[in-house]
Amino acid sequence: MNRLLTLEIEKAGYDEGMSILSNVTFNVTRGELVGLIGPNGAGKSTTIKTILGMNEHYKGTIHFDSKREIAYIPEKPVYYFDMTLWEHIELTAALLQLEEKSWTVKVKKLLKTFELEHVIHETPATFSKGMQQKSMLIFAFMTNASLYIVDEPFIGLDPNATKKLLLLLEEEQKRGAGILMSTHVLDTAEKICDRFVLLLDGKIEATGTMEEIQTTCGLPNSSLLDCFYFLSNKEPSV
Ligand SMILES: Nc1ncnc2c1ncn2[C@@H]1O[C@H](COP(=O)(O)OP(=O)(O)OP(=O)(O)O)[C@@H](O)[C@H]1O
Repeated sequence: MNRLLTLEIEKAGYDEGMSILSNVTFNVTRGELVGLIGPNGAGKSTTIKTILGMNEHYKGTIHFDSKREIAYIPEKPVYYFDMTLWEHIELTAALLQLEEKSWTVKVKKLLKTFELEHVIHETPATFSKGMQQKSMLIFAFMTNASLYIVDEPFIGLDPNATKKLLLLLEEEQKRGAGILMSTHVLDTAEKICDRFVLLLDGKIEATGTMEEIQTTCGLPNSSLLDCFYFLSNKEPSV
């Protein structure tokens, strides 16, 4: 079924108690964009960290497809302070042993898309927030990964860059890549995600397509924001 990620977290947390996530189970298949949403503190980042192997305190299974080509775009850009943008790009290519012919073409296109051609010999540490975010997008998308894990990608991007990112995500999906995206920008998520996983207090409160989420909430034709508001404010069932 072309599954790129199959996640079955029984429980996870930051110590032996593993009390943050409970029964978080979902998958991402080829060509699919899955939105991971939920209020502050719901467990989205914990889920992502656990998937990425950055959290050892979990019980359950995490399966990737055989290629294991994963690119992670963190919410906060991370750089080496004394390296230029171009040196970061070259380092990424070298570490991942990317084929030169294909990465150079893609990087050229990405630098043009995100209007960073004029600063390739400058260090990202001196860039604006949006330029830093765009650089992270370039490092990720130049890899032609089969699975992208993207943590809140829209913050800091101007409307042009946001639109370009949306087009890029679409292009990557058409290529067959799967995307797991955590975001609070629900009007955009509603438009672009194929499915949603809505976390609340470390558990999956609702999951499925927009229509399935609406059905779960008993709110046909409502927006994702309305469904989110309903689910996160309803009285807990006893
Ligand atoms: N390093 C940590 N050590 C201990 N507890 C943590 C740590 N990081 C997060 N938590 C706790 O785990 C819970 C889930 O946090 P997490 O960062 O996964 O939420 P989130 O859904 O990503 O929130 P946000 O939308 O605010 O980014 C919170 O109660 C938080 O306090």
